[in-house]
Amino acid sequence: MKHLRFLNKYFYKYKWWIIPGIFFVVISNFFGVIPAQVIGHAFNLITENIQIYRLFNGFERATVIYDIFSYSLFYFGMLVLILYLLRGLFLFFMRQTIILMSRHIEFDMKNEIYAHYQKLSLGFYRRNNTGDLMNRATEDVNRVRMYVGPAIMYTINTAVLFILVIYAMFSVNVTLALWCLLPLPVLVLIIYFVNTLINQKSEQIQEQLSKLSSFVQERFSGIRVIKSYVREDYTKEIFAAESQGYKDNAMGLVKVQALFYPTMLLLVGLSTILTVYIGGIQVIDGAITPGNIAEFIVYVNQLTFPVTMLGWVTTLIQRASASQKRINEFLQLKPDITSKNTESARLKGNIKFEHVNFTYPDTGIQALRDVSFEIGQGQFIAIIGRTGSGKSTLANLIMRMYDIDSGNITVDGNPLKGLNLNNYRNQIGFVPQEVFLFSDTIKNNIAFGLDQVTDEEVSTAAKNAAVYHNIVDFEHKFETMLGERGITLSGGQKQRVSIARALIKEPALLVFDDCLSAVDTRTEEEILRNLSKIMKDKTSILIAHRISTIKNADKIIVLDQGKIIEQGNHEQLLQQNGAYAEMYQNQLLEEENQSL
Ligand SMILES: Nc1ncnc2c1ncn2[C@@H]1O[C@H](COP(=O)(O)OP(=O)(O)OP(=O)(O)O)[C@@H](O)[C@H]1O
Repeated sequence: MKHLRFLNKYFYKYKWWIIPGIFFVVISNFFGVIPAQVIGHAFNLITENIQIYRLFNGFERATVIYDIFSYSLFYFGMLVLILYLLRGLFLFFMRQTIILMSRHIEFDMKNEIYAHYQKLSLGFYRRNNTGDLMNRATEDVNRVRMYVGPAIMYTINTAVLFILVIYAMFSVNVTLALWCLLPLPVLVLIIYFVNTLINQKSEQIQEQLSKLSSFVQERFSGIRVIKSYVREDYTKEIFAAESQGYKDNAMGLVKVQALFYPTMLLLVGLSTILTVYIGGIQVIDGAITPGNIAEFIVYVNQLTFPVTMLGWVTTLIQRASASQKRINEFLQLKPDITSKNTESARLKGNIKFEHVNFTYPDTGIQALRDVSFEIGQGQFIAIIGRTGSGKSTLANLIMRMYDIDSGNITVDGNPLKGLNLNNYRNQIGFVPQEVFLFSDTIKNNIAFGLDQVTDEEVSTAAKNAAVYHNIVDFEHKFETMLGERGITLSGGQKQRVSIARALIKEPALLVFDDCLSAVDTRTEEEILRNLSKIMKDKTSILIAHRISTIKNADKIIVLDQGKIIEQGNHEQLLQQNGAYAEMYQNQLLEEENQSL
């Protein structure tokens, strides 16, 4: 329960929803209890008047008595109707305040969680899977909403109704009240136990369902592999086995529910029988009127629904508490990468690494060891090395996606850690190795980094990334939808769209992480020619595997197992006759073999 304390700030914020809400609950229950008394009076009226009517049976007076009798009955009927209408009206207001407040809280919470997630660093996203993150922002928030809305509303409602009904019962007749209420504690206990059982079963079903949907999602994403290996029947069997588990659990739940409702009705019936029996004795004794029995029957039935709700509400609160605990775990996480600086500075593009060591915090893999190099403003720098040598890690550190273990990284003479991070990243055009395009139009994907862009800017960026002709060949050109709702681009087209996304920002520093790997050599040359014009006097860092891509670089850094083993320009490195020269020779041989 202590986890739910987090929500108090929202209750305070929406106090002008919850206070009137409580008021409406009280009023609506008030109008819910009075009709029982009116029905009691009406009942007495019937019993008394029927006797009088029978006395005058056959006399002229009988019609007069009949008229008065029907008029009074009509009057009571109308009164009950009006009271129930008023109850309905206040129930409407109650929902309009409390349930509406819960929707406001849900909205605020989702926004708070989303905004917080975005602040957390890459390491956080590696440690937690996307499904879990999504669940906390959707399913868990939904469960908490059930607490701030329905659970609170029904708790207040039940409490108020109980007080009013029990007061009304005891003020009529203590003995009858006690007998009537006797089965209720048993009902509460049964409901509590059955609810816990239903809850456990529902959780199991929920788990099974999410397993089933992850299975389906994964298999449909990999449908190409399934088809090419002709594994449809095999996959179908696994699906059927998973489905069977879900079906068994669901049937178990149906059984519990099927037993629950008759038991509940039995106990309510018992209460009614007790009311009639004990009430009858009290009437004979002259302690109460027959109308009181009718009144009590209405009370008993009025209490049934809130009592049933009590079990449900307990479950809601337990679930909300568990969900809020999960939400709090993430909300209390502090972002690893923070920057307090708010000054905006123009990025010149001087970058210096001094004895930098870096270990990935979650895996403990030391990706960079004692790395030192310097990039001058306006230089074209290339990073090359075998797979896993630490090239992408270097790019990530320049972007300050992670902080280093030891050493120094300075940008334009200032420590990277002290810079205004948003301002710094805003001036960099970064193209990651794993291209990611959103399910949106090509235009919006290219314009992603900017708030406002013109069509001309988008076209120019596409031309510079050598993807313009591909785009205009599509039927909807720049308005073509990508991703699940649209077309699928080829690997090379995707890379070039993401290059256009970086170029449209007119960045002061460009970081390309092996993003020309799926582009043919001619297109690559075209992009590099464009880059040399656009990035004139600006720094560019290119990570590549092909030496042809980088041989014109001012400086080439060769990495191996997280260490810089060579650095210099193409000619200098060839002269050194080391790893770079060997790589060059191998690639030349490969090209010759291909041309044969
Ligand atoms: N996010 C990460 N968390 C933990 N370890 C990582 C992460 N990214 C990379 N590594 C590890 O760090 C080392 C360097 O990886 P990195 O991606 O920098 O190599 P790379 O030179 O870019 O390789 P490639 O050319 O294949 O892209 C590898 O051993 C890799 O397993």
